[in-house]
Amino acid sequence: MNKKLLLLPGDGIGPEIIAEVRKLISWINAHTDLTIDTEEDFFGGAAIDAYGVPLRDETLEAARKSDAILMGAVGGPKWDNVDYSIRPEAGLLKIRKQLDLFANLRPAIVFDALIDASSLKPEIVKGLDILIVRELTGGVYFGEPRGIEDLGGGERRGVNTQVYTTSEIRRVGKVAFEIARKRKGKVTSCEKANVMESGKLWREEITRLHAESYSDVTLEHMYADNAAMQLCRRPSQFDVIVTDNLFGDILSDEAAMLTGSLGMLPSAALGAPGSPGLYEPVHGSAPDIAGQGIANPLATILSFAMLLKYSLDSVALGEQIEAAVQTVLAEGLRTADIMVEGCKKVTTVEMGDAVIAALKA
Ligand SMILES: NC(=O)c1ccc[n+]([C@@H]2O[C@H](COP(=O)([O-])OP(=O)(O)OC[C@H]3O[C@@H](n4cnc5c(N)ncnc54)[C@H](O)[C@@H]3O)[C@@H](O)[C@H]2O)c1
Ligand SMILES: CC(C)[C@H](C(=O)O)[C@@H](O)C(=O)O
Ligand SMILES: [Mg+2]
Repeated sequence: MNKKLLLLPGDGIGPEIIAEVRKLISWINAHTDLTIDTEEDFFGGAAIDAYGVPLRDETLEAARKSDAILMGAVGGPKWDNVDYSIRPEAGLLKIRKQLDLFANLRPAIVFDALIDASSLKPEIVKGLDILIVRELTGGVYFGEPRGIEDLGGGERRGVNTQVYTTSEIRRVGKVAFEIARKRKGKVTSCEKANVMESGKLWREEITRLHAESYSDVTLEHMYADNAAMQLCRRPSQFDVIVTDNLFGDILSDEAAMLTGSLGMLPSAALGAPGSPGLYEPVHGSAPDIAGQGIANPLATILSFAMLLKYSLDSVALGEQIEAAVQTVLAEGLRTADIMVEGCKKVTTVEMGDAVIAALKA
């Protein structure tokens, strides 16, 4: 079976962590029936430097022709002062929007071996397995009007608009309910219906969808600020969380820390069936550690495992990689971000090599 994968390493630690996945691809091509043909391009700040824009039309076209896309991360101080419309992050928002990747799955799983790396007490996070379903192509990230207006006399006004429609809410709600059916059967829908009309609509539409088609799933509504608190207080009360673009961004970074490190959290951005999925670690380009060879590649490796499962029809292979990650953690190998006493500190490359070795074993 031949599949096409577009690699977009991006900026900062992006190229370092994608290099570890390239090794896995070579292993797969040499040892399994699956052949992954890769194409690669600049993206984000690297594309601004090379082409003057964060995402070229040619890259978008290559993405459309692929079975899946794997991204490292974009952004960094070098491009912090360019116009919003051509910032590295604008390239990421554009590819999500253009491919209509409206459902962002961000699982937060606490591996037993990493329980001491979490900033919460072991008894609170042990066995934790939650999934945040973040709406990814609407809300305040894309609402109009937006911009910075000059009001004169030294006064300016920054404007962003939170907008959601019935169909945008329902399609991501469906994804959350369908997944919950295959998990523990519970969906917590988070918004701020107490202060925002878009939140009120969100709650009403999710409630209606639930009553129409998913009454076998338990539905709970929770204000997003309370959800942020409950994630630290008693995260095990959650199964699937469905929420908007901005709250999902924030809650998923928070959930990452339950697992020990942002360097552990993978994600999948999915659209209509048959369209290519975009897979990326939840973390950013980590400019503070870029170029030092110490970044944790596991979020990216786990994103690649999701990619195999959801976009390349290779569930068993994806699970094999997830098992290999568990093995290296159980062996006590740790990059700096998840290092605890008594474990062996390894570099990005050593961690990638260990995952390959665990696959071979
Ligand atoms: N999907 C993306 O491409 C994405 C996501 C978030 C942020 N960003 C961008 O990245 C840049 C930096 O943002 P930030 O500093 O707020 O967030 P960040 O996620 O890059 O870093 C936050 C902290 O986590 C650490 N960290 C992140 N990933 C790690 C890994 N794999 N291993 C070890 N430590 C890791 C960093 O060293 C840093 O201390 C910004 O330009 C931002 O816009 C991009
Ligand atoms: C880089 C940025 C545009 C992005 C977001 O806000 O969606 C990031 O924080 C993420 O979580 O993927
Ligand atoms: Mg984020």
